[in-house]
Amino acid sequence: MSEQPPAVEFRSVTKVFGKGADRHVALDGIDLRIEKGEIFGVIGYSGAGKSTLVRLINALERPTSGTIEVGGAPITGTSEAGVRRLRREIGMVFQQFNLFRSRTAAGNIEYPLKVAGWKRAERKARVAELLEFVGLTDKARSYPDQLSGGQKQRVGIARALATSPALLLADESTSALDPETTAEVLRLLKKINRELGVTIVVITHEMDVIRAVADRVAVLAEGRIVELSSTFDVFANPQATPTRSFVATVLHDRPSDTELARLRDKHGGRMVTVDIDDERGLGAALAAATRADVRFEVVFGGVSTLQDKTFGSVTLALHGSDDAVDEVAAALDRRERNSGAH
Ligand SMILES: Nc1ncnc2c1ncn2[C@@H]1O[C@H](COP(=O)(O)OP(=O)(O)OP(=O)(O)O)[C@@H](O)[C@H]1O
Repeated sequence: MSEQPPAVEFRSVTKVFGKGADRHVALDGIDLRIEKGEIFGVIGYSGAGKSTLVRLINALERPTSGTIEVGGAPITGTSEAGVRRLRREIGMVFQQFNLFRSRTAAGNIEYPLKVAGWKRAERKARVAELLEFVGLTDKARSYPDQLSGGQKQRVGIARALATSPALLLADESTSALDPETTAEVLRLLKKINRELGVTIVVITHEMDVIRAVADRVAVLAEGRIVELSSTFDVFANPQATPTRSFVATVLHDRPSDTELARLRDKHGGRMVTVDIDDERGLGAALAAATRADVRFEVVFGGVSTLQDKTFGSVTLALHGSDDAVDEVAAALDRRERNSGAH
């Protein structure tokens, strides 16, 4: 049996804008494989190259060097007709919805079907099905100005799905929405992935969005992928500096340097931060501390669950003789890759 081609594959892709003094490398040597059926997150700060990456996938931009394949077919060097075929396989969801204000919800969803040459009766049936899928049957005749932000985005998503694309690109699709509406739209993206088998690429600068939907995530910084891993690993064990900053915006289980100084003043003793996970028992290490006559206070911490697994960390103040504290701190340190004595 031949291996399934990935949904998207980038090989050594570089994108340079401008020339001479205006030359700017927006993407620099990107190797990326997004599998069919996954929700893949791309996170980065403003200017990291996220939109450029999306525009390369749907051939709105061409790479300066390297190759890109979508669904196993090369898109670099394809004809205009080839690009049009490719775009039919890709749905786009935008931050600002991009709906026609002069068309109803149903009219907006119908538009790509008209462009694709569908017959009227088939269009009507498909629009009804899509409205039901996104929970907006009762808003079919409403105009965008009569809809809330979340409803507008659901129309945008239904429109993107109209011609049954295999791949959906969601570029900052929730950035204009409040947290509750964001959660609702993200639930819809998950439903599309699970029920329709659509591969979804979610572009965002918000780690909460990644946490809520992504199976895997690539962290983009200054045009390079600095980390690529399962969402759980990125949260539980972030490696690159930008990844750590993103994770810190969502998880507050580790004290900042200022908090640590305050805790040290307040509690005294030796501060140690230890990771918690399902496999390794913190309890055993602490029982050993008690046996060594080292007293501990839990002074900071937090535990989270993600993809049904538990992770987090606690910061302890250890009190006892220097030798015993050294030994316990070292034992705690050995337990975990990430723990640190401060
Ligand atoms: N058409 C263009 N011409 C020149 N420079 C560009 C062009 N498009 C993007 N860039 C530059 O490439 C870099 C990456 O831009 P890109 O829009 O991909 O980043 P981003 O991560 O999507 O940022 P944001 O979240 O602000 O949209 C930026 O420095 C940007 O100024």
